[in-house]
Amino acid sequence: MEKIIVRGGQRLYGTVKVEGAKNAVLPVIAATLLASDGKSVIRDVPTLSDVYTINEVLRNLNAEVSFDNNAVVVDASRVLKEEAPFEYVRKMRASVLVMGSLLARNGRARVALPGGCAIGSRPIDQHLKGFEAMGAKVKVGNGFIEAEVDGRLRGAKIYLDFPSVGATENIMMAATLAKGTTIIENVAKEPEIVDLANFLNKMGAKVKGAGTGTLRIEGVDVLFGADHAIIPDRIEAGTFMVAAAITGGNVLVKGAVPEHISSLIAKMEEMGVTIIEEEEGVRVIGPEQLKSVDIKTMPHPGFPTDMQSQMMALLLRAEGTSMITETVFENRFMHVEEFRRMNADIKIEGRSVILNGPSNLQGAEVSATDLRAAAALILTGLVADGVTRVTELKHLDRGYVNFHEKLAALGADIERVKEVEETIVEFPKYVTDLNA
Ligand SMILES: CC(=O)N[C@H]1[C@@H](OP(=O)(O)OP(=O)(O)OC[C@H]2O[C@@H](n3ccc(=O)[nH]c3=O)[C@H](O)[C@@H]2O)O[C@H](CO)[C@@H](O)[C@@H]1O
Ligand SMILES: C=C(OP(=O)(O)O)C(=O)O
Repeated sequence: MEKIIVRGGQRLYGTVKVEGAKNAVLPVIAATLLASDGKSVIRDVPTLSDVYTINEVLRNLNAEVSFDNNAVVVDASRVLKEEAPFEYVRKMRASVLVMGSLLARNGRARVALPGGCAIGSRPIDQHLKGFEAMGAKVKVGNGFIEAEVDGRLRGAKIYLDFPSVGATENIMMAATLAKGTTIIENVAKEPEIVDLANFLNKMGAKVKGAGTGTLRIEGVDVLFGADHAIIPDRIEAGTFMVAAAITGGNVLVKGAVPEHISSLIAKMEEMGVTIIEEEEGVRVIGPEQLKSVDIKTMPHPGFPTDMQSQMMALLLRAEGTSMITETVFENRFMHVEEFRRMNADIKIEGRSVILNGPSNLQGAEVSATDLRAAAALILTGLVADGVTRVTELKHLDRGYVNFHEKLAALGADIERVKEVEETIVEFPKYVTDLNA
């Protein structure tokens, strides 16, 4: 089993560079399927397990995909297959993002139902509602969702009940090749939505309004491969900002875009952290004593749910009582029990968590319950007394490239090891007698 071992107590200093954003690259790679002519070149792609998974999904659909030197090249000009099997969707829910492109290109898509996961039930009803409004017939059965349209999808007016990131992306991709104009209201405004729209427009699509609450997409007849560099990962940036703040260090997070993380910057400043916008990124200087604050996760530009567990780690070290309310996912507090194993004074009350700080954190063996929890537990290990061992690193590898190496370069005492399982063999009594 692989573990990350952290010995707490080191302040972090130096510069760390953020990778391209996982949550931008996955929909962009799914969108390359829309190009029936020419290759797409996607640059600044992080070497994450999720990227390898989406590449496999595309290969399985008959696209030609290569991934070298942080560039993914996709040729989707061949006739595509239409099924994304469960083995991929189980590994990574974002596999459902190929549905909009396939439906638009092929008039048919069959994608395994994603099921729930550690952070909530995560239905995709809003994605399907959009496809149906554009004329698709959607059927769910035998663990699959099948969507089919007679001829071409048609432009439609769609209102999302919640500004879902995935639904906005999937419907936007489908609408690019529809006949007529699609208007989607109450859409997500995340920077990753803007990045996807920019890529689609480079492919020849006509998408307007990305970053606002309403998208207007004029359908075109054909899309072409395009060249695109992915935006920096605001969640990876935020995670290193917390690493600097929690250790009372001084770190330049190179590539962090302040406008993408304004809610995080505001909350960290309220906690007494010094944040300086520099030409190359954002510098974070941790104070001697952090102050408590309340946080509520919300769709962008509200506080991102993907930074909730890392901020929980930071608030464990703050003086006073803090409250974190999770409004985006109904079950994103699995890490609380793991923090308790590290002696955190923390309790769940409905959709909120109450923290009394500063907790006297102690190293322990803890298990990553999801991707951001993995990072948060490692951050906590940086300031805990003694040794913290974090397991279930498959979650971490979905979203962070060389996380422990980047922290070590900033001065953390951290290593990643492969430990051989210790098996306790009980010998029968006569064997012990023979050895006596
Ligand atoms: C690959 C990717 O980009 N993942 C991000 C994306 O996930 P994802 O796109 O899955 O997140 P959504 O914005 O769709 O989900 C937000 C909430 O809406 C609900 N919902 C969503 C769709 C739907 O059809 N019906 C429905 O009820 C979900 O269960 C959840 O409670 O946005 C989340 C919210 O910022 C982030 O935490 C994820 O990191
Ligand atoms: C929840 C996340 O990702 P996904 O939607 O891919 O599970 C995340 O990036 O924190």
